[in-house]
Amino acid sequence: MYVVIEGIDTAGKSTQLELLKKKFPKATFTKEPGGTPIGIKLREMALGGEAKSKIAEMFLFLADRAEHIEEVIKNNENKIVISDRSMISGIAYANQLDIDKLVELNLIATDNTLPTHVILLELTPKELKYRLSLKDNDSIELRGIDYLINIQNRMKETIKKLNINHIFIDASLKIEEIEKKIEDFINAN
Ligand SMILES: Nc1ncnc2c1ncn2[C@@H]1O[C@H](COP(=O)(O)OP(=O)(O)OP(=O)(O)O)[C@@H](O)[C@H]1O
Ligand SMILES: Cc1cn([C@H]2C[C@H](O)[C@@H](COP(=O)(O)O)O2)c(=O)[nH]c1=O
Repeated sequence: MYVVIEGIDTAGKSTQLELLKKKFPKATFTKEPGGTPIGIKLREMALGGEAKSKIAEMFLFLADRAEHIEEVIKNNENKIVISDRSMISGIAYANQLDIDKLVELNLIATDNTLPTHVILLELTPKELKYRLSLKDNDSIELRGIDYLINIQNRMKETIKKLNINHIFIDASLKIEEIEKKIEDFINAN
C-alpha cells in the first residue's frame, strides 16, 4: 500500500503525519523531496531558489522522485508506506507545462509506479493566507496565494485524471476530525 498525503504548503500534512505515526507504528514514513541521501541534497538545491530555469527546478524534483521510488517505495512494496507528497505535487507545481506531458515525465521517473491511495488536504484562499502569514516563507511560498490555489486545482485535476483511489478533505476542519477521516480511509481500503 503506497499512501500519499498531498496538499499545498501549510495544508496540514506534517501535522497529520505525526498523528499517523502513532496510529500506524509499523508503516514506513517518507517524503518528497528529501526521502533519500541524494534527495536531501536535491531538496536543498530545489528549495534554495537558485535555479533560474523552472525546467531545471522540475528536473531536480524528478531526480529526487526517481531515487525515492527506487530506494524507498520499491524496497517496501509489501508494507504500508506513507509519504509526505508524491508525483501529484510534481505535476501540479510544475505549472509551466501541461498536465499530460508532466504525467509522461513523472511516469518515467517512477518507473510507472503510482500511489495506491491519495489524501488531499484542501485549503480555502482565506485559510491559506492566514497560515502563510504565521511563518517565514520559502521561495515557492513567496509566489503567493493565487499561485498556490492554482496548484491545488491542478492537484485535484491530476488525481482525477490518474484515477487513483482518493479522498479530498477540508483542511480547515479540526485536526482530530481530519485525523479520523484519514484513518478511516486507509483502513477501509
Ligand atoms: N486542521 C488544522 N486547523 C488549524 N491549523 C492547522 C490545522 N492543521 C495544521 N494547522 C497549522 O497549520 C500550519 C501548517 O501545518 P503543517 O506544517 O502541518 O502543514 P504542511 O502541509 O506540512 O506544510 P508545508 O507543506 O509547508 O511543510 C501549522 O501552523 C499547523 O499548526
Ligand atoms: C515534491 C515537489 C514539491 N514541490 C514544492 C512544494 C513545496 O513548496 C516544497 C516542498 O516543501 P515541503 O515543506 O516538504 O512540503 O516543494 C515542488 O515544487 N515540486 C515537487 O515535485
